[in-house]
Amino acid sequence: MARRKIIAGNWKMNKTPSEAVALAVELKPLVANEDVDVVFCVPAIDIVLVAEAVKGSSIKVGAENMYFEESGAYTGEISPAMLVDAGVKYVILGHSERREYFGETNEDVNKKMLKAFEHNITPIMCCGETLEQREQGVTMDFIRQQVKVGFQNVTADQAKTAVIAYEPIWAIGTGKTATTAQAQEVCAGIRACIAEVYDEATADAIRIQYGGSVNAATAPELFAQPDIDGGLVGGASLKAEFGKIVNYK
Ligand SMILES: O=C[C@H](O)COP(=O)(O)O
Repeated sequence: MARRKIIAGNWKMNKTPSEAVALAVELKPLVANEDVDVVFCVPAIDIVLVAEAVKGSSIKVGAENMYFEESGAYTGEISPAMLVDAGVKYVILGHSERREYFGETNEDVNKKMLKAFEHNITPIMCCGETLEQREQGVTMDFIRQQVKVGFQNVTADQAKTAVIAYEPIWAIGTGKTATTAQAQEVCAGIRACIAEVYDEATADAIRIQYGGSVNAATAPELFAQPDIDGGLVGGASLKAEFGKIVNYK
């Protein structure tokens, strides 16, 4: 099956509202590519303005996190309905930075996944091993657990629309991209895990991104791999280089 590529920028905690608008306006013409789904995942406070700035293009806006309750006394959190109303189509869930600094567990990620589907927001669920786990030879065991728990009670039809981002923690923001072979091997392993949990049709439909120091030089080879359906890009998504990454061919 030919899966449509999806290339998302994760702006992380960068860009004030006015800076975000300027960046969105700068990137808008550069990321034009009809063959690729392009998503800007931006800080919550920038969402409304960025959604406005990219109007008239095919760029979609994503959030970097979301809470799993509908509303109520959860000071500081943002609900799925708030994101939908602001124009959000995608949400990054379980990024390693949220797991590491904010204590998010696989169970939290699962609750958020279920909520995102309920509100028709497409989750980009992150998974990935530490350097220690890679050296211990438990990379796939760890990732399979993240994926299996993250997708608990998610139906096959929902899973078919989901995005999984494989991000080896040791490659994030370090300038150390995983080799193409390493990235392809794990993405193929994730697809096999989805086939086991669901079926071949679901595994064939789900999109799996690679993330971790992706840049304009590494993107073409990474995105040409059979099981890599695009990228989740951090640092390079804040620069004009993101246009080159989206137009990697
Ligand atoms: O979500 C994006 C990743 O954490 C990758 O970040 P990076 O491209 O700066 O390494």
